[in-house]
Amino acid sequence: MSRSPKDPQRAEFSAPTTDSVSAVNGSGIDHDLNKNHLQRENPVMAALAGTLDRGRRLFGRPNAADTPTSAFDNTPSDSASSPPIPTAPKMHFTYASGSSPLPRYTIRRGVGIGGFGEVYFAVSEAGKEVAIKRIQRNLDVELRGVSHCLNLKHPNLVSLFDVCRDDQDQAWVIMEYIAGPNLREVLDQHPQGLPEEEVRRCLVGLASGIAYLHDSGLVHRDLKPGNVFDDAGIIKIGDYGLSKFISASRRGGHTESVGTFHYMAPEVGRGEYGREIDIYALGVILCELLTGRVPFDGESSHEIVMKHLTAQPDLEGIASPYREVIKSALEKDPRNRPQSIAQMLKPLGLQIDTFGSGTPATMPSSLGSTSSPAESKQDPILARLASPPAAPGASAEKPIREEPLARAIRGSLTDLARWWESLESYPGTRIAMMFMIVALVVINTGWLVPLLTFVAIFYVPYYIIRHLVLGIRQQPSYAEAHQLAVARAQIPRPLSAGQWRQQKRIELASKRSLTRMTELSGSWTKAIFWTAILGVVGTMIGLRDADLSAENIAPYALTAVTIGFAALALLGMGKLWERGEGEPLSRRLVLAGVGIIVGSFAYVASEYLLLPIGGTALSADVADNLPQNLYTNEGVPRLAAMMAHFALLMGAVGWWKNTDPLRKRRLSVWTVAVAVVFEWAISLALPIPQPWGILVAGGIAIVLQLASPWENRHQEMQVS
Ligand SMILES: Nc1ncnc2c1ncn2[C@@H]1O[C@H](COP(=O)(O)OP(=O)(O)OP(=O)(O)O)[C@@H](O)[C@H]1O
Repeated sequence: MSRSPKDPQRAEFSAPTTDSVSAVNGSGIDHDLNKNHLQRENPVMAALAGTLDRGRRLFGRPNAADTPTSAFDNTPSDSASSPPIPTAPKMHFTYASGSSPLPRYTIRRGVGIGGFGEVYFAVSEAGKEVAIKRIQRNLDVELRGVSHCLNLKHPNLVSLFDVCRDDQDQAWVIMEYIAGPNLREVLDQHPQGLPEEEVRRCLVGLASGIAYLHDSGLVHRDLKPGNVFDDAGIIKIGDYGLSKFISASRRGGHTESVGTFHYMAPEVGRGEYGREIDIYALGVILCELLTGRVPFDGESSHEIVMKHLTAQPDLEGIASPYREVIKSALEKDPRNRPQSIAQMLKPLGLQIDTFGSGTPATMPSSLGSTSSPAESKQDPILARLASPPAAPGASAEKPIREEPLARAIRGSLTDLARWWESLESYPGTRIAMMFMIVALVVINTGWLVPLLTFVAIFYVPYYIIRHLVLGIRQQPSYAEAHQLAVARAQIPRPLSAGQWRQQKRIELASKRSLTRMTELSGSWTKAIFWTAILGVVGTMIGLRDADLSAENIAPYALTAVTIGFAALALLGMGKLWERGEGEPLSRRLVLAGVGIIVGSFAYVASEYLLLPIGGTALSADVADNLPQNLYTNEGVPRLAAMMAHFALLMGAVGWWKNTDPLRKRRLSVWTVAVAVVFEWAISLALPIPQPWGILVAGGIAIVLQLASPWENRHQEMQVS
């Protein structure tokens, strides 16, 4: 096993002894003294110091008593027929070439010795080349749940074939043999780091594998370059899942830490093992890939741990946006880190594959956000529920992949945002650019608005149909639904607010399309009912001292019709989106398209009802300053102005939150107020008659909430 000599932790593992207490801190200082000192200063450090003790004992080589008599050096014995292996320091393995400690497998040679045990290159009776890993005798292997790991399938994960016991009841992991080097070896040969292209290649592979693990409810816990292989150009992550089923002495009560100190997140010392620890480790690895050095290094393990807990990483010389990505991944507080791998890599514009299909795809944001890592780590069953594995027999509820056009737009906007941020060093540039952009948009409204209308008219129906079709294709089978129900029953009660939301979201996602359509038609009926009620009440209040003539009623009718039309459209979109928390930017883009349609509808309806909209509402001085291509000389908004206004209103307000069955309250006054304030603010730039606009915005928010289904968490909790 090759480890960098500059690393005290690695040095310890490569030359393990059973009694070298002071070797852990590398400084010769008595370890217990150090631990007492740390305990006074920092309880977390003390916990980690205790971990060092246990880790040293656990990672130590088996005692002589454990070791069978035949031992051999790591010299390739039959290299003619076997894949090449990198040269490694001389190591003493328990089993010799040609021996068969495990029925049906013959050992060819030792590959390396790690914290869990020895790894051998072996062949099966039928000639299948595999790597077999002997789990050290002092580690209890919990075989329950192993099948979950064994059935994971992803091109960026080293395949696990089986876990067996030999006749001495010793556990062995049988896995895919990787002939290529691990990243530790690659990095040792590149002390200045790898070229950017290489870094990105490694990162995509790593991120895809980890995201898939997370989506399958697993946290790797031991990410480090030594566990990542380059298999003829394909990055493969190994050692995943081991920490999950090696129990008792290794991780009893979550008090033992796993992992290598350079890559270990600060909260590991507190026994926290959420996804964020993998995100942290990925940040460290990214830094090392780029620069050849880890962000927190030191003379001793204690120094490294202390830096993880307190120091800011030195990211000098790392270019943007890598610097920002690493910085956020290395936040001390896990809640401040990106909450998913996709979120972490977003600024880099990398595409990752989380489906195990081998086809790169953008990480679906819905999954990343449906399950809060903080909750997943408290409740592994819930984590699994949130992201069921794609393994055979397992529930295969997958998120709908992001629509390609929305993805392209989101990518371009991300690039634009990055460029925008890069302007900060030139004061005033942003303001000047802002004016230019606004001027360009206003000057070009003549052709921009028809173009956007054209796109919206085709895109919105396409988007809806695509979602419906993909949604139908992804209906869970009866067996999958049953499996979900059984797993759900195992979740301890009462659920926290987050857990409840997570569980409900899964139920919403697994709903059948017919149920969804039935619910939608119910919501539409209610929306029409509530719109009519609001219309009547509004008219009665507004016309309490006036004649109920058609001319007077017409503006109220127009308000109600616009509210009703917008509510129907938004309820439809909300139904499509209720299955996940969603990607706000793409939702806003789609809603802007809906807004164009609503604006056109309101304009056409006003013409049809012979009510020149705003003819009396916009004051003369406002009308004078309005662009001619958007407003008439009298200040009446033209079609383009109505489209643009409603596009902004729909895109700016998170309307899907009004229709989300998991919203906090059935009817939130705050949400209504937000819609009204946005309408008012938009009206400052692109006026429409007021209070007509405000009534429409507020009315839509009220009708949406009253018409959408609502899950009352508190009531449900009381019942259960
Ligand atoms: N599937 C595999 N194919 C080829 N080599 C492997 C495979 N798995 C592990 N190795 C090699 O075997 C050696 C020991 O690996 P192992 O995973 O046991 O230890 P480690 O990762 O170095 O430490 P730890 O177990 O503490 O994480 C390493 O050099 C590793 O590169």
